[in-house]
Amino acid sequence: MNDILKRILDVKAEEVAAARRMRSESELRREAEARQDVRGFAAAIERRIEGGRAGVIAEIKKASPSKGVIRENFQPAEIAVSYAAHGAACLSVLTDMQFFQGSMDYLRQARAACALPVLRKDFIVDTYQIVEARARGADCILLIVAALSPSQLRDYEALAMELGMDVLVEVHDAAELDVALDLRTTLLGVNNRNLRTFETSLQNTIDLLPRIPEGKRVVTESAIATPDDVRFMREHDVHAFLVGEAFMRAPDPGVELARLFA
Ligand SMILES: O=C(O)c1ccccc1NCC(=O)[C@H](O)[C@H](O)COP(=O)(O)O
Repeated sequence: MNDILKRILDVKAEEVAAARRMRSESELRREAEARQDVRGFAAAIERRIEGGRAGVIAEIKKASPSKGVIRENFQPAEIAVSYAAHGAACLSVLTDMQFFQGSMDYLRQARAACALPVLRKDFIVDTYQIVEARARGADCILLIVAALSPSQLRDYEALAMELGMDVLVEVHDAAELDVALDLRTTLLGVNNRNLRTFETSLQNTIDLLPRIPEGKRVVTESAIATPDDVRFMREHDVHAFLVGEAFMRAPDPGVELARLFA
């Protein structure tokens, strides 16, 4: 496992242990189960695509390990409103604090400001984070194949679905894809960023396409920056996108979304 991912996962394990000391998982689970407000994440993407548009998961992130601080003036609620007004299907909110300067409160603020379904974008290593995601309002979680064993992936997917959430499973290469294809979720993210080197290549999504069966919704993730990038993907029949940095660097992120996906 590469260094940055390993460092992130080590910190996650410590964070979960600390959170458990503050609040038990069973208490959090009661809170998660009491919520009756799940917004359909995968369904929102499908509706856009059925309407002939791209299904855009618009990300809210202040910083990242590869780029440092991306957006100084960071107002999650304002950004969410702008994304919703300019055609996003869903939101992705970074909740990792140490490496992305995110927070669960940013997720709460963004979701409260609009009607879009929200992905908790974090590094899930424990059931606690899944229960916490729903208790705090998330509609979808991310499961990264490089970070979890096949049995963890299956168990965590089952728990998320039991709580009513959708699951975006993320892969970077063919070996990870084989593991991901054993899951039930239709949402299959292909990360164009190599987390070992931080290099990005849109060709990564294209190269994996022949191995992906019908019935999976491919979400191309990372390094989508121009209308040409969007056109390139759509020409290859990839219609779902997860975009962060390109929007976050723009004065108005939603306006940039509309420009890229016009
Ligand atoms: O972005 C990073 O530096 C990074 C480093 C280590 C693990 C994950 C990382 N990024 C998370 C993401 O997947 C992106 O935020 C997401 O795909 C959007 O990418 P972009 O449009 O390039 O901001």
